[in-house]
Amino acid sequence: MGAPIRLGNMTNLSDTPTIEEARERLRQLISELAVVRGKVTLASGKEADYYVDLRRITLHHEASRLVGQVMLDLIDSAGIEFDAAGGLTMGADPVGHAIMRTAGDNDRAIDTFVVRKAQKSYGMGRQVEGPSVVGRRVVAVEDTSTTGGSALTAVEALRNAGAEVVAVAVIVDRATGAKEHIEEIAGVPCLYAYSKSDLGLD
Ligand SMILES: O=P(O)(O)OC[C@H]1O[C@H](OP(=O)(O)OP(=O)(O)O)[C@H](O)[C@@H]1O
Ligand SMILES: O=C(O)c1cc(=O)[nH]c(=O)[nH]1
Repeated sequence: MGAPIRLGNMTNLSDTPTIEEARERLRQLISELAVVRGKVTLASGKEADYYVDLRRITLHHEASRLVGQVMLDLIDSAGIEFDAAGGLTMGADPVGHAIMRTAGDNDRAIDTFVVRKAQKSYGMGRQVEGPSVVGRRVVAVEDTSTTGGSALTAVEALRNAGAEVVAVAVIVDRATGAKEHIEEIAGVPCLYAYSKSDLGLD
């Protein structure tokens, strides 16, 4: 795997590409850096013949900025107004952070939060860490979803913490029924930026 190839005029990290350029560049980077073909066991215990290791994207110096731009546009384009975005640690953590950073660059006060896998048993005893989510409109984000179980754990924890969950948003949908399952159980839209076919995984 060589150094990522740069698109046309995107020569400086501080450049803000158009949303079309950002979407295409991020799609390329995911395909190039995150898609791993071969037998793998997933979080659900299921077997699959490919894995999308999105931590290689959300923690990447260039891709992280694109994640913020693409995910913020995804949520905005669906007409969803929100105050904070985050999800179940750790895949969701840099996604929420990227959205917060891009929003801030555009003078928008969007917070992030981290949903622990279990409530902390000491200190503040919280499962949702960060600025208070009580009474606030929040988006539960994920890097990817297979069964939707992780996203639903985040939704439940957020509701228990007093948040109004307005949507779930994931970077890559694996076309395994997660979107439908999340929408049925959580009762909110589940948006995704890239499908399996966008990444040539059909
Ligand atoms: O839709 P699901 O079946 O829940 O699977 C998707 C989840 O699996 C991965 O996280 P993982 O559980 O591997 O944990 P990590 O984020 O701590 O690495 C990924 O980041 C999602 O959170
Ligand atoms: O279902 C999972 O555990 C899973 C699938 C995938 O493609 N990527 C990932 O990080 N987790």
